Amino acid sequence: MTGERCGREPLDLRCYLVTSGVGPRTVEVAAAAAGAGAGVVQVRAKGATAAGLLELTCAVAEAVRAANPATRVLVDDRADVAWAARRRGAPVHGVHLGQDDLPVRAARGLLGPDAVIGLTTGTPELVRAAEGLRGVIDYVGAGPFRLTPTKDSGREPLGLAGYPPLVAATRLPIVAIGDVTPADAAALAGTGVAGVVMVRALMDADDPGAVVREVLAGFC
Ligand SMILES: Cc1ncc(COP(=O)(O)OP(=O)(O)O)c(N)n1
Ligand SMILES: Cc1nc(C(=O)O)sc1CCOP(=O)(O)O
Ligand SMILES: [Mg+2]
Repeated sequence: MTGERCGREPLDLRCYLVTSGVGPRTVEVAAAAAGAGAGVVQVRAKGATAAGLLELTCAVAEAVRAANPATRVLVDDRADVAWAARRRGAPVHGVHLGQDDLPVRAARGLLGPDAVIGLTTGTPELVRAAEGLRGVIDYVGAGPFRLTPTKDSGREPLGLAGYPPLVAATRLPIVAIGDVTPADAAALAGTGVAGVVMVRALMDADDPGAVVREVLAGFC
């Protein structure tokens, strides 16, 4: 397996949910977001055991498929958990990897040519390195847009002005992450990013579906 791949259907990255929590609300918000048109749901549960993440991922994936079979479900960090969920028959489509996770070629080898694989970046150097992985990965996350209490990546905030140079540095689609709200969607869309990624703006929303619709309107 060389790590090269081709021929999968395009990803709708415009509105991308990264979950928090491990309880019923996590599953409910994932389903609501998918039902309203979120193209990707990533299951992120820092501190969960591998077994716990597997159970949560399978529960989220089944609920997402019931709400919207077009929504892709990814696992944060753990290609092994994505593999186990897929082997169990759960509708899980891939993994989002950080810079310190399993190398993307190894994940591609494990998950196969049809899996979706995303990689975290956020600096011009990291985006240029990701461009060299085109054909192995499907998209890159780039952040933080603004500082966020959800995660300290250690990187400088990009702001709106930080995205066009990153977009110009790769043919891979880029998604913006880090304190993104639906009110930011139109301006971020104007920078050339393919979509926006949100944790709190969706997980804490009274009406996650309305948040998704506002984001999608920003990308029209
Ligand atoms: C779409 C997307 N982009 C970036 C990240 C951050 O990933 P990572 O650097 O692995 O950090 P953790 O999320 O694992 O804390 C992401 N999860 N998703
Ligand atoms: C998981 C994550 N990664 C980031 C990065 O910059 O790579 S920012 C982030 C947290 C995003 O959460 P919220 O939408 O609540 O701000
Ligand atoms: Mg990660």
